[in-house]
Amino acid sequence: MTIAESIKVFRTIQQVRQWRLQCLLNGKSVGFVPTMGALHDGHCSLVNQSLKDNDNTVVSIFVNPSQFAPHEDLDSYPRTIDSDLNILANKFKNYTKQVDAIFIPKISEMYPSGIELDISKQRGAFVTVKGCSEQLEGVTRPQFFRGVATVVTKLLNVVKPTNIYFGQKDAQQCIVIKNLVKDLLIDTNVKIMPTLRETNGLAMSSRNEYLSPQTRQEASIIYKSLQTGKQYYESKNSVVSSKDILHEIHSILDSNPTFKTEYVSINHPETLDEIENVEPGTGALITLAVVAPKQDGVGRARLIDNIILH
Ligand SMILES: Nc1ncnc2c1ncn2[C@@H]1O[C@H](COP(=O)(O)OP(=O)(O)OP(=O)(O)O)[C@@H](O)[C@H]1O
Ligand SMILES: CC(C)(CO)[C@@H](O)C(=O)[O-]
Ligand code: BAL
Repeated sequence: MTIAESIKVFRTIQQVRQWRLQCLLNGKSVGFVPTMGALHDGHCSLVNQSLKDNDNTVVSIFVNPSQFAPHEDLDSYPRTIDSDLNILANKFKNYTKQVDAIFIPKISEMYPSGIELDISKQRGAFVTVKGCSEQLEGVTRPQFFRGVATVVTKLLNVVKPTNIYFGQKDAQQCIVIKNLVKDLLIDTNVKIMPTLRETNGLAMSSRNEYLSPQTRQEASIIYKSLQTGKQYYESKNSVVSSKDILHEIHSILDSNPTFKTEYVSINHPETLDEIENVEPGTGALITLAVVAPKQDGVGRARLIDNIILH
């Protein structure tokens, strides 16, 4: 299927491999943006950067089952494939380069031996690297980074991109992928792009679609709380205790009972170890996860965000 004259839609690994080989034979670089679809401007900023950096760009859309625990939102995760294809075909129409290919594999294509979602029963080829399970999101979602590392390894084996693009919004995912590429000696460059935000500061996310307009507006407190923590740290211009920064953050975050904090954590920016004090020069990564009621009244939406201290 072809959605625009120049954009190819691939469903099979073989199609992607043939296209990739042709790029190689033509001496063209390839940029790759892996996504789970429900595309928004955050995704488009990654695509935009790939178009600038590379001769060719491929985007994948695949809701990867192995990164969802059985109680998570795999079934309800937004799937908006027609609008995604439209965005990729039209958004970059007047740019000097366009998206060349979109890869939309079926689950059986990515998991030819089948897939068991219950982590305790999983056997076979799953990838774990440093950062997958020891800290933060890895503790709250033990299945998550193992699933991410596995599917990204598979995608890298298929696409073999010159450059691969991820968003800082998923800060720990970025660190896991960097460790993966380094430790498994994968020949690609990992590029991390800044978090795009809605006008009220809320980090753009496919899961924002779960929220009512009012909750989405009130969710501005998430980033506001992180900014408050950062401002407090910067105002001291010296070593600051994490406890004091957390106090500032919670004073904002806990002010609206609609949002329940799962965690706020201050960690070393590379090792992700929890730190008691933040030192200028080393800095820190502050990450948080909150849950808020979904618009449909059934279940809760989980939102994450982060800010870097220098
Ligand atoms: N606001 C954003 N700014 C920049 N990059 C983003 C943003 N949101 C997502 N991305 C990046 O886009 C890529 C694909 O992410 P994904 O398809 O899971 O979207 P998402 O909005 O993060 O969804 P979710 O709601 O599941 O967190 C990831 O590298 C992710 O970090
Ligand atoms: C990297 C990724 C596409 C793997 O499924 C996903 O975790 C995401 O969209 O952030
Ligand atoms: N961007 C992260 C995808 C997930 O939460 O599953």
